[in-house]
Amino acid sequence: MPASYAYLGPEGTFTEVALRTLPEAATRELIPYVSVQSALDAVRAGEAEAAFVPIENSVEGGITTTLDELVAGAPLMIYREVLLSITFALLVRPGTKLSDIKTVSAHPAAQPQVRNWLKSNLPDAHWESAASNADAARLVQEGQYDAAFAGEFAAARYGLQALETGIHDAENAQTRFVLVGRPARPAAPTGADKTSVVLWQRDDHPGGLRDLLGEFATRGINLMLLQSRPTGAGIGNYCFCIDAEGHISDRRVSEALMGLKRICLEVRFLGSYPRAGVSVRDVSAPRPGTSDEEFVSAADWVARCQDGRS
Ligand SMILES: O=C(O)C(=O)Cc1ccccc1
Repeated sequence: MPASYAYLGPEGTFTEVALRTLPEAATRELIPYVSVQSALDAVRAGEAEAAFVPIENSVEGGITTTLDELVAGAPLMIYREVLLSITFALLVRPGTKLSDIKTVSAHPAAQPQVRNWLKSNLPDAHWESAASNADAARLVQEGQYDAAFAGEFAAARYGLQALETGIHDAENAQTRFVLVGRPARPAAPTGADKTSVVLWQRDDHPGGLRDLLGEFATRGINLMLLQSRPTGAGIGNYCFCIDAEGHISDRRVSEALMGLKRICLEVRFLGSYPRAGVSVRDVSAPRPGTSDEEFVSAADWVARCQDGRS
């Protein structure tokens, strides 16, 4: 197994900064890839042990290229997540003034975080999407665009200067990144975990989504992400990406997954992994009737009834 992690590059992305906060990254070779797809394909092909990619931001929601890659193709699993607070710098070639800027570039997920700033400061600038914010900086260095929204730290790497820093339409904007590998046994529960799944409904019927969500609700499981993605099979055809609180080894979570497996056309397990920035102290106790002990004693009671020992 190659001891390398692929990540959304090139060098100088927020993704790289977030990846370097993981202790295990220090012992791996970190290899930049030009896109989320190519980083994940490197894992599927066995060229990299895992890939680190953005998956969600607090302003715009899910990063759809990442979700779509996890939903389709050879199965992958999430092993870790990292949250990073993001503000942008406007990077330009040295000497460029605000009035010189006709084209600006960044990753599409950056646009909703800088839209108001652009409207107030560069209302006539033309937006060009790039494969990542650092790639936009690289393209500014090459002269293809006039300015890039990227991390201030990317300026030195691409010989650029920050004309403005601290750009963020929304206070406390955070981006969530995940470390994705080939399917294997999930890490042991920490007590502050999250479980990700993708669900495909068996048939379209009134209350179909409520039925899926009911499997979590009746077991006292809180949801942290619900994003529908088109299946590609026609208008109105969606699958649901869900993050739920807890670990697959928690009885309430495994029972909910069994319930979903029975009623869904397909369930893809995307992993159980520690929640970033949350410690066991911050996690509320299971709702009454949903602890492991209560599930075990209820199962024992049924077994006794079946044996005539109730
Ligand atoms: O990591 C980067 O620099 C990216 O291009 C992905 C991204 C996009 C928007 C906010 C944070 C990360």
